[in-house]
Amino acid sequence: MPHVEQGMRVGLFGGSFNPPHGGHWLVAEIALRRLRLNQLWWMVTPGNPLKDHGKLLPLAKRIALSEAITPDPRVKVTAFEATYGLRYTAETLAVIKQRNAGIHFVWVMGADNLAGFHHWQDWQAIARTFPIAVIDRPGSTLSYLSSKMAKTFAHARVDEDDAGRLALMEAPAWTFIHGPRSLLSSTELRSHWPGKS
Ligand SMILES: Nc1ncnc2c1ncn2[C@@H]1O[C@H](COP(=O)(O)OP(=O)(O)OP(=O)(O)O)[C@@H](O)[C@H]1O
Ligand SMILES: O=C(O)c1ccc[n+]([C@@H]2O[C@H](COP(=O)([O-])O)[C@@H](O)[C@H]2O)c1
Repeated sequence: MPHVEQGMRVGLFGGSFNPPHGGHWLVAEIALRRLRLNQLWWMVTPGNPLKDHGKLLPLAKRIALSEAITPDPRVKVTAFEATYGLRYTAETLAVIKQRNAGIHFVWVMGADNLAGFHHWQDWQAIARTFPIAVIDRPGSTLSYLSSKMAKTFAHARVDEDDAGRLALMEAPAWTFIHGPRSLLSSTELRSHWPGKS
C-alpha cells in the first residue's frame, strides 16, 4: 500500500485498466481537484469479479501502461490487492480501513459502475465503509437517479458543491460529479487489437 501521512485525503480508484486510457486520467484529475485529494491510489485490480478474465492483459503490463499515463506525482499506481490476495472491493476497503487509521478515504468510480453497483459483493457494506464519489460518464449520466444504490442511499447523497468536504464525512455519503466527460473506453480500444475484443 502507498505511504500516507496522518490527516491526508486519499481517493481510491480501482479498475481493470485493460488498457488504461485518457478517460481514466480525466477521472483521476477530476477527483484530485473536486475532492481536494492529497493522493489518489490507482488500484490495478487482479480482475473484476464480475468480468471475464480471458482478455485481461497481464497485471504487470496494466501497471506499466498505467504508470505511463499518470504524470501527476499524487497518483500512486498500485496492485496491492493482488499481493494481498484480495478479490472483492468490500474486502479491500476493510483492509485499507484497518491499516490506515486517521486517513480520509473516498472510493472513486465512473457512473457506469454506479448503475451496476448493487451487483457487487457486500455493496451496502462498501457504501458504509468510505464515502463514494461517482464521476459522470457518457451513457450513464442518469444513474444517479435510477440506480439501486442511488435509491437505497438517497438520504446520504451530498451536493456536488460540497465534494471538497466529502472525504471528511462519515459514510454513508456519496456525490455525483458532473464536468468534462470522455467517450473513451477500454472495450473500444481492445476492439482494435488483433484477435481481441
Ligand atoms: N470514459 C470514462 N469516463 C468516466 N469514467 C470512466 C471512463 N472510463 C472508465 N471509467 C471508470 O474508470 C474505472 C475503471 O474502468 P475500467 O478499467 O473498467 O475501464 P472501461 O473503459 O470501463 O473498461 P471496459 O470497457 O473494459 O469495461 C471505473 O470506475 C469506470 O467507471
Ligand atoms: O467487489 C466486487 O464485487 C466488484 C465488482 C465489480 C467491480 N469491482 C471493482 O470495481 C473497480 C472497477 O472495475 P472495472 O472492471 O469497472 O474497472 C475494480 O477495482 C474492481 O475490482 C468490484
